[in-house]
Amino acid sequence: MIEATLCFPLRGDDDPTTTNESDGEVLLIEKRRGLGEGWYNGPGGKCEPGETPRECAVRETREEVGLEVRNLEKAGELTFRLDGETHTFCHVYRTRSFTGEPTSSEEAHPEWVSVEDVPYDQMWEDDRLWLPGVLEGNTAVGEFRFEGGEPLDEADFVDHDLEWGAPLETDPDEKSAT
Ligand SMILES: Nc1[nH]c(=O)nc2c1ncn2[C@H]1C[C@H](O)[C@@H](COP(=O)(O)OP(=O)(O)OP(=O)(O)O)O1
Repeated sequence: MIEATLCFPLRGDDDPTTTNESDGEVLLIEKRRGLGEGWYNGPGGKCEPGETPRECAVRETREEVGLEVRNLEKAGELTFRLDGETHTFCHVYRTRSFTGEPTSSEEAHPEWVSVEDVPYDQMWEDDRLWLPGVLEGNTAVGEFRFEGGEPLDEADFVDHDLEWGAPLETDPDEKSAT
């Protein structure tokens, strides 16, 4: 089982509860290699041994797009199952605190996109189910089931369970107020 992270930096429209048309933006990456290559997603990746998920999200965001993110808010816990077995457990974060300018790396090409205009047709099929709520400030706990064998990004998405609003624990090992 892989433990992984996704991080969604947000800017503009500080009040996600407003019903007015939003001018908020989210930083997505076009993934250049690895799982989900060619699709859009948040920066993120696999946790390294001894690393907390938050530390992983901060590191992956730095490595992939050169942004230094802080004050990550836990926004989701997603289980991706392949042929009946847990393939990846993914911790999802969002943040409005960061420094630096997003820059392309070998792994990712970053792009600010309007939260109203997220390219769900060029993303993992499950993203359209949980990402809109996460970008609105809600928390998502879900299980997404795929079938058809490895690799996960070529398997068929078959069904899911999704719960909203669950309180998500903060990282007990958190040291550096990231
Ligand atoms: N169904 C799914 N929906 C989604 O939105 N993201 C998914 C997903 N399944 C996996 N991911 C994400 C989580 C994590 O950020 C990433 C893991 O992909 P990889 O294993 O290719 O990691 P990386 O390309 O970052 O590799 P490393 O740099 O070696 O960690 O894919």
